[in-house]
Amino acid sequence: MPKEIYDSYENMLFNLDSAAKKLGLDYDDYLSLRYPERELVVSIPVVMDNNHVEVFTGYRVQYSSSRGPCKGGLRYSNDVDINIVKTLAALMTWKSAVVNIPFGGAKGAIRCDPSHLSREELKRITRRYTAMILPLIGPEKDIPAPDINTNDEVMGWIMDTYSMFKGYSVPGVVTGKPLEIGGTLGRQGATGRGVVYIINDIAPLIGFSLVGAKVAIQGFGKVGSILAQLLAHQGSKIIAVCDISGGIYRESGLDIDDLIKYVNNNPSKTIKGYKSPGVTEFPKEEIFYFPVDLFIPAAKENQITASIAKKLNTKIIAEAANGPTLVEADEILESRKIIVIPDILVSAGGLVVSYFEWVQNIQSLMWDESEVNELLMRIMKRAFNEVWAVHQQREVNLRMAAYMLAIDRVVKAKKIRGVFP
Ligand SMILES: NC(=O)c1ccc[n+]([C@@H]2O[C@H](COP(=O)([O-])OP(=O)(O)OC[C@H]3O[C@@H](n4cnc5c(N)ncnc54)[C@H](O)[C@@H]3O)[C@@H](O)[C@H]2O)c1
Repeated sequence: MPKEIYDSYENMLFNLDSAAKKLGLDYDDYLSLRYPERELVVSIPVVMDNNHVEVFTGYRVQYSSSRGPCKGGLRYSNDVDINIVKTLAALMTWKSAVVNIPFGGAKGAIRCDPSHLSREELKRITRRYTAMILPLIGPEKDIPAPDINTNDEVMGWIMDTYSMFKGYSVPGVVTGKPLEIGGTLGRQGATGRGVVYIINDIAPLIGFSLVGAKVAIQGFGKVGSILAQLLAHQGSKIIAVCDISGGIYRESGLDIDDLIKYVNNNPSKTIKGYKSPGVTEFPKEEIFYFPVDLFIPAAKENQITASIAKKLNTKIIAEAANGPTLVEADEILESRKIIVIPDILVSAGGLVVSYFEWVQNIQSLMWDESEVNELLMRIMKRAFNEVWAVHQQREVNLRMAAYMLAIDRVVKAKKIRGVFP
């Protein structure tokens, strides 16, 4: 029984070490995977709208480039530090390896609360941050993408800032950009779509059907809202959702299309104030306790603790968020026979379509949306089948199977390249 681990990096290391042990790896072969390759902390002075200067802290961590350029999102939140950025960068490394695309892993963040910043302030923060991490990023080095509280517009500012320094347009420096400047069709919603593809893959193997399934979702942002919509369109009943502002419930299932329209028009971009017949409100912390068939964390890391794992009333958890489940919770969920589809597999859709965007950028090509979606489905299915095979052959849970697949691939790449010098 592992000790209670609340440190997200320790949590990730526990999974890494366990997978390495199961794979029978030599410590020398995987030791360097316990450390990020590079960590940068920057101070970002910005002239605010009131003409005073404020200084924000930014991070960029490149965890591994063994399998290709580093790749990972950029997050704006007051709730970040170097530790969480390191963890998320490691998870990106494993995620790229699980879906077997030629990227390493990275993550970035700026400690700020975007809900208290004007658009112009956000733009200045983004541009200065980009300038400060400029030596580290680029299409061959490290390619940021949207994450919590960042979007295509922010990616556009990064692309422009980088391009101004270079003196020519470099669309491949970021993914998740607006279409007009080299974004790809199908990127928005790709993570949610990938989650639904994987649930459809696993369903027949575990005797589960999405039609009529009761679902609760934590987080109603870029990922949570789209997957809610796709699941509802497939016949699931989304009975409860919550975001930072609170939760809403309807026994017969929420009208997700209507809710998305409401959130998009709500200045706070939250579900706060949503009214519809039969809909009741609840405190967001209660999202875990509804009796459902499928629970989807789609908000942030470290949400499913041991005490929550004891009370969760679901058959399946699909981890759309990165790192939502703590190690000690994993053990409890396993003993309760709750199936956990791990983040590094199920939430890889955005990463895969980011890869397509990068490929289109460096080849100056533009793919159809159907091409993007078909190839996404194929890559997600391949990854699912590979994880499922390890799960069956090695008799390990799906998280361990995904980690084993990923670590094996990264270690092989490292061994082929050797330790420099
Ligand atoms: N954007 C992507 O392509 C992508 C890809 C893979 C994984 N992820 C992960 O998915 C998660 C969500 O990312 P996103 O891009 O949708 O971000 P987002 O900023 O668009 O949405 C985040 C949502 O979570 C809600 N939230 C935040 N704190 C909460 C709390 N304490 N309780 C309940 N709800 C809370 C917010 O209100 C919002 O609805 C993150 O863990 C992110 O790392 C995102």
